[in-house]
Amino acid sequence: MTFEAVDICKAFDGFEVLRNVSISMPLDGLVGLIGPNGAGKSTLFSVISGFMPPSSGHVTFDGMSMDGMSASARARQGMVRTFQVPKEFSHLTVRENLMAAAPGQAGESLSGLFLRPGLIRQQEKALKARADEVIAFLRLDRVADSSAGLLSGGQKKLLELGRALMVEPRLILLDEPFAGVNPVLIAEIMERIRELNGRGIGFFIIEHDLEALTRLVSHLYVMDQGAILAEGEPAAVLAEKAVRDAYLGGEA
Ligand SMILES: Nc1ncnc2c1ncn2[C@@H]1O[C@H](COP(=O)(O)OP(=O)(O)OP(=O)(O)O)[C@@H](O)[C@H]1O
Repeated sequence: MTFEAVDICKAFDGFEVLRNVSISMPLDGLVGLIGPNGAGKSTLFSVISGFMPPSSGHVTFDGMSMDGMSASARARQGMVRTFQVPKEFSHLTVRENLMAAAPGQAGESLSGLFLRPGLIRQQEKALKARADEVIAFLRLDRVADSSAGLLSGGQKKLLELGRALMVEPRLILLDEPFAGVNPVLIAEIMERIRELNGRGIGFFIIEHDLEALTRLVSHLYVMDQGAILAEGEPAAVLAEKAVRDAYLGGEA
């Protein structure tokens, strides 16, 4: 069971941001993606998660082609992404944010709302139970009924992970889960990721905090100027001269 992106290209107004990027990972793997600012990492996430069409290239998930699928269709198949800047609804509570993240609710359409009120009540009960499970797992109990806008930066990252978990994913793409998060909460987020990975959920993680990332992942990809520069076991990859030159400015 693998996730594969093959020869992904993406251009904005003729400017090539992704040049034949290929990734392959086990669906239950823990894989990192690093690279200097502007290397194309977030664009790669947007393309493989269906938020942006590629100029060319293919994505397969457990042997199934995802080419042309919307982001929500990909999420229903089990692949979901988080964003660098958390996308919570700040006026809703943490629990409401989680409930709103689950896909395919009957109440989403007007016909569902008017024709199937019983079904909606039943779905809402199940959603609330699922949200409460996620809240307990992420230790967000104390803020479950607070407005999401009032959370700390680290708690917002946890909520972002929680919103991904509501989709019951098989593979989560995390965009900078540790950015702006204090060390205690980083350790906690890492622990939750490890626990989820132990249950078979795969992670593909963009992160600038190399120290934290290399403690977490078993395989690392490095991007520079829209292309994959290196991949492999993290310590070996970080020792490569080309990587040090590109990513660390050659000073390491
Ligand atoms: N929607 C867009 N339209 C035009 N150019 C874009 C768009 N999105 C990204 N780019 C450009 O694509 C390049 C790659 O950006 P991207 O955000 O993917 O890099 P990144 O590696 O994630 O960087 P960072 O680590 O700073 O987040 C940059 O030059 C950026 O300006």
